[in-house]
Amino acid sequence: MQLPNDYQTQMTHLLGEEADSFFATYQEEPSRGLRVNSLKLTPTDGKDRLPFTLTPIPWTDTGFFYDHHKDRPGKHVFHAAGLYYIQDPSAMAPAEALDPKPGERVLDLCAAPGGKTTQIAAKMKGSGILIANEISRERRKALVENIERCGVRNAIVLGEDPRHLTTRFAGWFDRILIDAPCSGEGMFRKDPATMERWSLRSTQAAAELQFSILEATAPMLRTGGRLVYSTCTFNPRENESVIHQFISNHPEFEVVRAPGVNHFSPARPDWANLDPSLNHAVRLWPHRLRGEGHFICVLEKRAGEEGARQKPGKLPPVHKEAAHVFSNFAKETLVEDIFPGPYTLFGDHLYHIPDDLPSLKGLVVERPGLHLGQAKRKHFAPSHALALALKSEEVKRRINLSPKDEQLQRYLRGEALPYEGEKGWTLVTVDHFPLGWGKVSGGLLKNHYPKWLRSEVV
Ligand SMILES: C[S@@+](CC[C@H](N)C(=O)[O-])C[C@H]1O[C@@H](n2cnc3c(N)ncnc32)[C@H](O)[C@@H]1O
Repeated sequence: MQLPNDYQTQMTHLLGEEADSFFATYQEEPSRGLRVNSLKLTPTDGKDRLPFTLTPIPWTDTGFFYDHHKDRPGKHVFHAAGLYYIQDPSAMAPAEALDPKPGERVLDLCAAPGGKTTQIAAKMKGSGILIANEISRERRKALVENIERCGVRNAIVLGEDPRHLTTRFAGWFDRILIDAPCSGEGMFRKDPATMERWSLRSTQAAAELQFSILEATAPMLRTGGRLVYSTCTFNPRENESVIHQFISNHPEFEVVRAPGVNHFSPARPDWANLDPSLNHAVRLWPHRLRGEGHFICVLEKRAGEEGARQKPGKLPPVHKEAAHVFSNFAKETLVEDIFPGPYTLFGDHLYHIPDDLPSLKGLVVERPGLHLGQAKRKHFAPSHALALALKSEEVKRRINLSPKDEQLQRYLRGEALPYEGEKGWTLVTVDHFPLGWGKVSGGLLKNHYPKWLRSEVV
């Protein structure tokens, strides 16, 4: 791997005696990780059921190393069922530091493709409000797909520049994650394309952007709330220096000790002659642990200006007919009334939304809540997102297949299956984990597995 010359000089200068062992990691393969989705199964269940060789990742309860020479978890049907998320082991650390709880209001500001969003959602256990924001329209698609695949019920996906959110959500969030856009030095080994975009100037530009994102975000945190700033770069300009500049402007913010310190290395304020409290932030080094490069800083807001709390906002009213067709579908298909509303309609698409959400008017809204499906005149077509957000026992009709069943392969290819069951919408599950919808009539299960996902799985 040919590293940029300026980068080699920078790291040699910063690391001194340690530089050789650091550079040696570029001759090694990156470790691979997957995180069991605890919205669907416990990590212990995951270790027992997933047909891969898994070794626990020490800094998270749900993460495991896997052997990519032996196992291809991205291709397995359990991936399509959202049982896990493939994620760099180090990238699992920021959401651990954020430590979100059920019932809280959480913002994941730079969210795509959703590794940390789905990890935060699992920790929130479906309770509270998770706002996942991603400025790039292209990247939002993957974010939505991952949120849906993982069965997240309480996420709203926005597509805003952070500056447009500041006053709307003033003082509103209990926790905020800024997994900032960065020069990506920590990812050169895993994603060499990052190197092509790197230059000393790009690190300076990244630092300026990161500072402006922090400034726009700070007012959205309530007093007593927690903000985690993370990057996947080694550059002190984008890490310690940005935080130093930020806390100099905002004395109400304090750097607190990041959890998992024993596994990680302290930050290096000495590299830029900065505030020693920055020592509480951590660095993840590829020559010191099995993962790529990361920086994590936990900030708490002690006092200061409390933004005006926003009143719940009004979303467009839901046409009675749409609520009615969904209610009929729910009565016919679900065991209990688990989605009692409120709802909102985008076109003819119905969403289940949290009831105390501030107004989203004027913002780029990709998903206002859980996509329930499409209300077409007298009929309701349930969404794939709904299938994946359900538990097998929450539906009246289901067909369970095993991963090796030939019928399952046919279902995943989009074929109809012969089936003499009760008529109506039927959840297709693999080992009792929802995979998608089918509709039974006349001795056939008509296939409603999404076209864009067909034949991805082996
Ligand atoms: C490190 S990535 C996020 C990875 C994500 N948190 C995950 O775990 O999957 C940083 C994200 O910031 C977004 N971004 C780029 N410019 C931005 C800006 N000006 N404001 C906010 N986000 C930005 C990028 O599109 C990118 O998706």
